[in-house]
Amino acid sequence: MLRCSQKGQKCLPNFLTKPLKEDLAFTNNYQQRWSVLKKINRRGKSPLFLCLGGDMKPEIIVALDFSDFDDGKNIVETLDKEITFYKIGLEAYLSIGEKLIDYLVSKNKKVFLDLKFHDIPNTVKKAALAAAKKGVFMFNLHIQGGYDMIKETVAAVKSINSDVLIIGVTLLTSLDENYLNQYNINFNNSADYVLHLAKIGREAGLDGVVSSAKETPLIKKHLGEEFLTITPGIRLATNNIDDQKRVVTPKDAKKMGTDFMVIGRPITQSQDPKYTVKLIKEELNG
Ligand SMILES: O=c1ccn([C@@H]2O[C@H](COP(=O)(O)O)[C@@H](O)[C@H]2O)c(=O)[nH]1
Repeated sequence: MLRCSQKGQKCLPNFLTKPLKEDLAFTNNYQQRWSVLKKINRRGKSPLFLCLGGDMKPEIIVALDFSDFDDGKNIVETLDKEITFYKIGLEAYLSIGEKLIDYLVSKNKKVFLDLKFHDIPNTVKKAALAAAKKGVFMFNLHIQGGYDMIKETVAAVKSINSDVLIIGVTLLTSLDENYLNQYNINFNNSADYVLHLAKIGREAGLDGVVSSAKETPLIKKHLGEEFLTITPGIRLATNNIDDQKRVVTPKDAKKMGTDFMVIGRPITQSQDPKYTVKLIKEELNG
């Protein structure tokens, strides 16, 4: 049973021992929170692995899709205390590399390394081991890379760092049913295909999946609250959807119960990124 959740208060399972409660209540260090919650989970007790606090979900991860270090740094400085989580994807990693990760870690920010590994098991395992040593809190791979690829990677990485979260990409949010038809993938709709991939990912030991927030309720229903959903394709009603197809507003993503919203251009390309984050937070709290 959970003692949830007046707005602004943390929600804590009431079976927690006092020291664990104190750890959870008084730390804003997410890595520590995960460590504590994982301990509970290992004892098979946690019904809500990521119930970090009713006031905290969903967290915003800002996608730093830049090729220039200073552009990324400016956003991080502008958003300062507003944002803890940042995503480094292919563009930033290949153009800027370690420098941006090191900068974020030095600022106590949490880094999601979004390189979407997809290769044979041995190659992905080795790449993932390298990723897990970079101080990132989360990285990802494509579930379509296969069960063995995922399972071997999870086993290798968790044996050196059990805290790093390993997440599987399901169907990219830039795709929809047209892709399933074009590639002759025999599912009626995106949600069923996403759930199918998520089930394979969970079975192979992943901590969660990347999907659209549209699929979050289905994933949580079948795979449990503790299985994380990381959801890009977030757009305010006034935003251009760009190349995204399965889009959801921040307000709806919260309603769907998503854990993390990944937001790039609506924040980083806006006239006033700090004001846009304020608008998103107002929408979440409204
Ligand atoms: O299915 C996916 C997986 C990853 N992404 C990444 O998220 C951001 C979204 O950026 P926006 O500017 O908010 O569209 C981007 O870095 C993608 O590589 C995704 O969109 N969909």
